[in-house]
Amino acid sequence: MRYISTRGQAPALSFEEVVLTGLAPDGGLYVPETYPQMSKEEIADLAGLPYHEVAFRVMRPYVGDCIDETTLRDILKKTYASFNHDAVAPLKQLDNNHFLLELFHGPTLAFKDVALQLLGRLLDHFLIKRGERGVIMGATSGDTGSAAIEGCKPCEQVDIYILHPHNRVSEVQRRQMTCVLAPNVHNLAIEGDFDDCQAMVKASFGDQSFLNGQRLIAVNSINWARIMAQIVYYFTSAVALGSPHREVSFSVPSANFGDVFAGYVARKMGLPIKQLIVATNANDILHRTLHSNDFSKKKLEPTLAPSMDIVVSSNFERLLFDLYQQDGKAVAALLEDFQNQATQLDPKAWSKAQEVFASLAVDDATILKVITDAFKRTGELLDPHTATGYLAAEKCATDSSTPVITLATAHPAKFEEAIIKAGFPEGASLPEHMSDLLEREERYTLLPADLKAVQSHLAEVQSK
Ligand SMILES: Cc1ncc(COP(=O)(O)O)c(C=O)c1O
Ligand SMILES: N[C@@H](CCOP(=O)(O)O)C(=O)O
Repeated sequence: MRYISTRGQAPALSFEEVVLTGLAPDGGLYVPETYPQMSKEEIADLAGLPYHEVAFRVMRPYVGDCIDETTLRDILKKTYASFNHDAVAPLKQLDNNHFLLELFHGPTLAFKDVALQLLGRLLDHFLIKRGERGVIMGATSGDTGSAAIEGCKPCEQVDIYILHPHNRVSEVQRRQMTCVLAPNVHNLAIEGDFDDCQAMVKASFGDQSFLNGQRLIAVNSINWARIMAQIVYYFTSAVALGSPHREVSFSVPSANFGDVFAGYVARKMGLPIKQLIVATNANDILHRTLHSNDFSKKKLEPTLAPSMDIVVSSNFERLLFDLYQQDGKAVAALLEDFQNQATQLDPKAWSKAQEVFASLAVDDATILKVITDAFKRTGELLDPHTATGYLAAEKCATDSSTPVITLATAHPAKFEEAIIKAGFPEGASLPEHMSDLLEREERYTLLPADLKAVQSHLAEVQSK
């Protein structure tokens, strides 16, 4: 399997090289040259297998001969043993045809663990094999940061720098990062928003001279391994509901578009997905683009679903590349336009997206109402991100006979403010291993949203 850039101007790489990189040198994201296919029989055979074995069968073609079968199986077994639920991603029935896929049973209580527990191990494997060290630089709106730290902190080959927007993540989210005092973990609180953090990370991949030749590695979903790992739970959950003999739809709380893009890839691989419903908070660019072909930026607004406070959505580029039939030049031109002005997708590309995507934007007041109402109806306390997905599933599903699976992307205990405002004054309790989180010592460095300041800080710490 070779990986090519969505901007069409970078050399193709192997899986190993892609995992150890970030953005392509032309500024694009890596995608597989072609998507592997799974036959109906192969999909049906996934029924009843343990999660790690489904992961092996889904990921094998993407990994190719970069890791031998025994080692890959071993890595996957260890990865998913770190979850607190035997099923890893259990499916709950909410009502007749609406299901909840709980993706928050990993160590940091968000869906990011599914991929980042694996990525940490993959990095360890490749870097040890090569006898190399690497510097990880990641941006977080709250969940990727802790999941990346948790996934990579045992990895002695890396130093990890996570940029989070100062005062714009929840207290639990911040502490899950800043209370990790391991010497190779560095938290940078940036005086800006998530888009500022992500832009600085991407710019650093573009010009790595500040690192004096050290290898820079991505843990955000620009790293293909993140997407690859997230494809798996679309298969496990659809098969549990009768696929490949039955279509299913998914409703996905979305922002950087990595999670729902993994669903799109599962569909391209042969999983019979009818609809992919994209749910956003008030930062509604994905909804405006998919619904009305309005691909224009608006100012980023802080919301009660802070992890989805994103305007410039990385993985939308991977979708565009597919919709534009792998025309990297056209994708690059569209994205350049987008940086400068309001723009639109080519009508043919947009109508292809219409065949599978539906969308909804959910404002803060509605998020609170959904949390309250869903609890009354189903007994489930949804986190504010999952609440957007829940409502989108109810509003956008076109066919009442097709089951809809809403992805529960985080545990409610991470978002106390929303849960209290929704009428649950006690909040939701943190699991035992985090019960003293609010008393632990914190460590982070406050920096302006300025690329030179961030890069100088990194260079200084790395030179010690
Ligand atoms: C809890 C939660 N839900 C949903 C999302 C959106 O996922 P994605 O960025 O893959 O679209 C994120 C992060 O972006 C998140 O942390
Ligand atoms: N919501 C994310 C934002 C970063 O997204 P990623 O999937 O590209 O890592 C977060 O919680 O940090």
